[in-house]
Amino acid sequence: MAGIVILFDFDRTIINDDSDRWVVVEMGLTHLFNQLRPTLPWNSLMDRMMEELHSQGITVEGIAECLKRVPLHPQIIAAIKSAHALGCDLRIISDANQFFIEAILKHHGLLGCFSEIDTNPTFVDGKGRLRISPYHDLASSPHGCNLCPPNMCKGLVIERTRTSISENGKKIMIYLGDGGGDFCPSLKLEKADHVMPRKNFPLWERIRNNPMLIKAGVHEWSDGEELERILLQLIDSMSIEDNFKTFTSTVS
Ligand SMILES: Cc1ncc(C[n+]2csc(CCOP(=O)(O)O)c2C)c(N)n1
Ligand SMILES: [Mg+2]
Repeated sequence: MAGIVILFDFDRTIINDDSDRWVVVEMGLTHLFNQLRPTLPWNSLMDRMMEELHSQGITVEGIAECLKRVPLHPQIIAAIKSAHALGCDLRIISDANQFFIEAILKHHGLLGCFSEIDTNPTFVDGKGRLRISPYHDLASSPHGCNLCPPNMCKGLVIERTRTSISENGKKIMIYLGDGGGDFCPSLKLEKADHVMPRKNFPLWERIRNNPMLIKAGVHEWSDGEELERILLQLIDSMSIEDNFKTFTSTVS
């Protein structure tokens, strides 16, 4: 299905955990994290946590090993592989970070299924320390959206994605997410698009309280089984519609 673009949030959508939290807890940094939380913006705080791990002699490979232990629901793996095999364009828009996301996806053989990952960028410096920066430069280009955290407006990412993908014809978007940061991009979806909010999570609550603001079709899901079933049904119904259009345009 060349015309379908599927945009996944990462934490509590693709994985059932929060990747930042996972590393902080597993690496025994909870106390330091809580102590510094009121003093630093989120990305700086995570960058500081990586400095702490580096000073303890923990390498980036050690951090990757920790991330490999994050469980991934088998039906979510299946859903991603099926959607990719059906020719959909899969992307991630996440307020986690590039290194954590790539380490987890690589471990499960899923990284190649995604054409793009928009998230907070990372690099390994000359000393072998993992550095994490905000997606939007807070000082030089504030995004000005009051729905989103300062480091990332996912709505802006959706708008950019829409512009770049529409060059080769009309595309339909399916957006899957759970968090408050997924509300702004949901507002940017159009009538032909679909949003899949995770039931009883903040995005679902916000949509339920403001249904008139959402133009896209809304389809809730709770767990990996439901995500797979609903997503594949949506893709299936769109390909039937697409075949019908091709059929009617050929016979008319
Ligand atoms: C004020 C403030 N509080 C917390 C955060 C961090 N944060 C928010 S949601 C989330 C999960 C990200 O993954 P996903 O988008 O994949 O669900 C994270 C790490 C922030 N940037 N600003
Ligand atoms: Mg999330």
